[in-house]
Amino acid sequence: MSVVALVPAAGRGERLGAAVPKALVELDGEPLLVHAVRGLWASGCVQHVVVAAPPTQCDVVTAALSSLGAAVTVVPGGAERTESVWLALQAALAAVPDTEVVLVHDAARAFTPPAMIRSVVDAVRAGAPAVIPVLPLADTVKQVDAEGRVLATVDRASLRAVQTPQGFERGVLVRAHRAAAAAALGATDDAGLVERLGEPVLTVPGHTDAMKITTPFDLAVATALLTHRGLA
Ligand SMILES: Nc1ccn([C@@H]2O[C@H](COP(=O)(O)OP(=O)(O)OP(=O)(O)O)[C@@H](O)[C@H]2O)c(=O)n1
Ligand SMILES: C[C@](O)(CO)[C@H](O)COP(=O)(O)O
Repeated sequence: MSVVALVPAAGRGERLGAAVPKALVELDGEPLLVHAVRGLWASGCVQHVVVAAPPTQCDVVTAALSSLGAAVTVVPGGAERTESVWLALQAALAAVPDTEVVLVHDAARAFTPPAMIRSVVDAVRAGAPAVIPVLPLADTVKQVDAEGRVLATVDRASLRAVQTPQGFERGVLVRAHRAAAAAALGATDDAGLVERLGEPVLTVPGHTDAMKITTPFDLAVATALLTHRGLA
C-alpha cells in the first residue's frame, strides 16, 4: 500500500516576516522544509514525497532536499494552500500511480514526531477515509463581534486545534480537491474539503512538537525545543 506525502511549502511566510519564504528559513543550519521532510522519511511509512515549492525557488528546494536520500518530487506551488496541495496531489498520482494513502503535511510543522505520522497512516490503513491529529484547547474561547465585543463563551470541551499530517484514502482526497477546484472554494485544511463531501473525518492525538511555525515567537520556541533536547 503506497503512501505518498504532499508537503505544501509555497507560502510566503508573511507573519514570520523573514527575508526568504518560510519553508527556506533555517533552524539549526537547515531549512524548515528539510526538517519536515526528514521527519516524514524517518517515519518509515512514506514511499514518496511531493513538495509544492515557492514557484521561483524550485531549484533551491530540490538542492536543499537532495542530501536526505528520500524520493522527492518538487513542483511549483499555487497562490493559496489549497491550490498548492492540489498541484502536488496531481504530481503525486503521476509519479506513484499505485498511491493508496496520501498525507498532507505543512512544511511549517517541521518537528512533527515520526511516531505521530505513523499513527495517522495506521488509522487510514485501518479503514478511516480521513484522519487528522488534534489537540485540546488550553485557553478559554470567546466568540466576538466585528468591534471585539464578546458575544459568547464557547464550550471548548468539544473543540480541537488541528495539526498535520492529515491522512486520506486517495480517492476521497482526489474527490474533495476536484470538487473544491470546480467550485473555486478553498479551505484552511484538507479535511475541511473532505467534510464538504459528507465523508467522516477521524481524529487521533496530536503532539505539541507538531506546532506550526507561524510567527517569530514560534521560531524561537522551536529553536528552544531543539536546544533543550540537545538536537541543536
Ligand atoms: N500558497 C500557499 C500558502 C501556504 N502554503 C503552505 O501551507 C502551509 C501552512 O501555511 P502557513 O503556515 O499559514 O504559511 P504561510 O501561508 O506561508 O504563512 P503566512 O500566512 O504568514 O504568509 C505552509 O507550509 C505553507 O508553505 C503553500 O504551500 N502555498
Ligand atoms: C492545515 C493547518 O496546519 C491546520 O491547522 C492550518 O490550517 C494551515 O494554516 P493556515 O494559516 O490556515 O494556512
